[in-house]
Amino acid sequence: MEISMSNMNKYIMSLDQGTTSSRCILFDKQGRICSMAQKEFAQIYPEPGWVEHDPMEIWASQMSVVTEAVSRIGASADDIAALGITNQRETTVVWDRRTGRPIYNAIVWQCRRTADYINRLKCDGMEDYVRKTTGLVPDAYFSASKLAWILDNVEGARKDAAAGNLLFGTVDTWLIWNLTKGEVHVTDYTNASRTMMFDIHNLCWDKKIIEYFDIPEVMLPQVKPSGCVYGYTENSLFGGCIPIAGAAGDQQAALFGQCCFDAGEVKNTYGTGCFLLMNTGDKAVESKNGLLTTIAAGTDNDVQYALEGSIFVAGAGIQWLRDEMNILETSAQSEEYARSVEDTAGVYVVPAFTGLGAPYWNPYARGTVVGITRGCTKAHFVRAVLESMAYQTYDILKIMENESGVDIPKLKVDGGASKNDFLMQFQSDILNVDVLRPECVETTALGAAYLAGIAVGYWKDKDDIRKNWAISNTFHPDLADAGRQELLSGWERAVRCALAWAEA
Ligand SMILES: Nc1ncnc2c1ncn2[C@@H]1O[C@H](COP(=O)(O)OP(=O)(O)O)[C@@H](O)[C@H]1O
Ligand SMILES: O=P(O)(O)OC[C@H](O)CO
Repeated sequence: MEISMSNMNKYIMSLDQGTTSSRCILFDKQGRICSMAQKEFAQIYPEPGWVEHDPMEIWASQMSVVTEAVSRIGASADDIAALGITNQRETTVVWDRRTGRPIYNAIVWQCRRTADYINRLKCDGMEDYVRKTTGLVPDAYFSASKLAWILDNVEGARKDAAAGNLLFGTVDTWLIWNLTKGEVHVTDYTNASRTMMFDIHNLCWDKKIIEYFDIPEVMLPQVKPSGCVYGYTENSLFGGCIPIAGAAGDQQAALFGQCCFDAGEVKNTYGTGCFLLMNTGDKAVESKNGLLTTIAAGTDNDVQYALEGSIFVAGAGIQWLRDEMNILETSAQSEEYARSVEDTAGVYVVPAFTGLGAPYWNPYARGTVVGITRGCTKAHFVRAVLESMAYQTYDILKIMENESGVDIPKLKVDGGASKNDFLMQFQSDILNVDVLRPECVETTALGAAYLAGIAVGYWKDKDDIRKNWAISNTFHPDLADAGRQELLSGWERAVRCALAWAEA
């Protein structure tokens, strides 16, 4: 195998496989974007509350943006020191190792089809065990019940899996397997920690949970640190072998990309969903109020942990206004509408399209709009959807402060919707803290690049990359306390309405 290391100083390639699009970004030593390509792909909704992706389309879209990003600057495999992958987490792919073909569509993290599996698990007295072992609140969000559903519903799947013919993977695993043409079946600690099958304390697949779901261990990938050489891209794909040296779930990658390396450091990523993570160092802090304990990205086996608040619908609400409601032409337009009115005229939107995540964990809640009067316009409605991201973040941040005992005086933000200045100002107003937006909001991809780059020596260590982090904008709070409390109390009532709907 010929591995090009001679001219390895130019770029690190990052593949960012998100919920709605695949991206490829080439970064330089200063963490600057040198080339980027992005492609949206199809969201499949076979039934209300179900969400799927076609794994072949994920792979094809990812490869097409690689080609585009590379050719834009005339780069070749020789120019790329290493490749890092970051991905939508929990989304579950099962494929046949003999053909390389998925046996079912990828079941996406947002999909609620296995809510009953989780009810059963709770009735079977497994809740506490799962909580303690995996750090997660048992929910259909995570991979375990999705994998069990595929094995239960695709004819012959369980038998084939037991015979060692089927492989399970989250999207990182699926991409690495394809990039190495079936040579490497692997995942990293961060992605494994989202499957609800992984013991986050002993760093191994948990036998009791996989037995409970009747999942053959042989189909599970090997688990490694986020920053290490997993394998090399197969020669024909890039015209050279590039080390695949980083993989991390997108939210943990963003935490790394924001240089939140020390306990107490926090970031919030506004993408399809919104995910607030706090690094808790080598302590796996257990939440009593619906936050998750998860593994943070790192480059060795001594893992660090994070506390996470997961919001299922954030930017996806804006995308819904654009694609399903045809209220917007572009996501960015939401800012113009929001600014064209003084407030939402009392309207609240609780975008519980796929249930509510932290801190409520209610899979049956559904989207709810309250407070509509005759004067409500499109602009008020759009503004209410934007504001819902900030309110959901508030709910989580307050719990995180209580549980960690850490005061959060400022919030680092990133992700697609963090480009919205109106939203960032409103976020600062509602939280009453400074909101810091870095120059590079593609922090997820940057985190994966850093992990891969450190693993191959492109960057020396964390200190070497810390100096790349720079603020672009700081949003300072500018709302009187009484106004804030009034808005928040309306939000609390709106959430109660969404939960009441679920009870019925
Ligand atoms: N200016 C904007 N204002 C509000 N939402 C936005 C804006 N730009 C993008 N978004 C939303 O952000 C999301 C895309 O962000 P991204 O970080 O690419 O998400 P993902 O990685 O989940 O695919 C989409 O849901 C989109 O609607
Ligand atoms: O696609 P994103 O960026 O919203 O991230 C999805 C999360 O990883 C789901 O846990």
